[in-house]
Amino acid sequence: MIEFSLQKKLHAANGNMHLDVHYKLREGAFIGVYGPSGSGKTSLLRMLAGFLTPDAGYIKVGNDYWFQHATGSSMPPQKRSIGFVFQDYALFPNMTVKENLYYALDKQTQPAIADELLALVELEQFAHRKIQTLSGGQKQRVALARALVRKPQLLLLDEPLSALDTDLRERLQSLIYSLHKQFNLTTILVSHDIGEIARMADEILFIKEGKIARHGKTADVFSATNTGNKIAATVIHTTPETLQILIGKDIITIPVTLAQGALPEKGSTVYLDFESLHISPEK
Ligand SMILES: Nc1ncnc2c1ncn2[C@@H]1O[C@H](COP(=O)(O)OP(=O)(O)OP(=O)(O)O)[C@@H](O)[C@H]1O
Repeated sequence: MIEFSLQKKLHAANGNMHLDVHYKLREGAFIGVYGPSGSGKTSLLRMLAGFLTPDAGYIKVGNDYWFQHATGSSMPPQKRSIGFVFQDYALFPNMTVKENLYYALDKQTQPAIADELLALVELEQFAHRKIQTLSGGQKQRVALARALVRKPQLLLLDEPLSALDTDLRERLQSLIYSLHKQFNLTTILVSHDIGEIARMADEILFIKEGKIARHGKTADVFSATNTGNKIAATVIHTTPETLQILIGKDIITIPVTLAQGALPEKGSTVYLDFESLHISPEK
């Protein structure tokens, strides 16, 4: 069980914002963190990792406290059992792929894990290539492998795929999900992409102005109660021609011409009215 209660005064664009979140996650959970820009998602991950000191609260992992304000104790980031991947890779560009992984090893870990991970992310043939010669997707696979060399308990992912194109994103989502299962990780993923979160997370934290506004299963967080002939859905993505919506865990793309009225915003709830729905068999 990982439990945290974290408070921190942050300096937002329009004045101070008090971040205050309390949550318990079971081991093996995949949590998706979603919320508007500036709501405190990255700050939350940085506090869990030990890069940002909370003003008050605690982080309890099993029986250990990684942070406890009351006793003044704070474990340094390198002692916390975490792996993290951020959008900008944070790899050493002049080192090779293998050197980046070896750098992250600690004394207790056998170097063989680095080779095993390179095989899992299908980068064995790139082991001796310099990071700067790799594509974005390849860099992110190195970052993932590096995050896992110490076999962390907690994997923190902050928008790891947002710089990649849709096709690559979907492939890396599958890779992340299978590594999460295989390594028995507890994973927290921050993403602006509701579809990405719906595909991978079992639980969602919806953060607004530093507080948990909603949490729970995907369908509960993203869809309000369905009433009568109406089914609630969440808008994931809009293009001039299509509207992508999420109903429960299903993502549906519909032509804009079928949606009446002004195009709803991404993240907003819409209702599909089935009162006049007529289903006819194909002729
Ligand atoms: N070390 C800090 N001290 C004080 N305020 C901070 C600190 N780091 C970030 N902030 C402020 O806290 C607010 C929340 O930032 P944060 O990066 O956590 O939001 P976010 O939800 O991850 O946003 P985005 O989705 O745009 O990445 C911002 O207004 C930011 O300027």
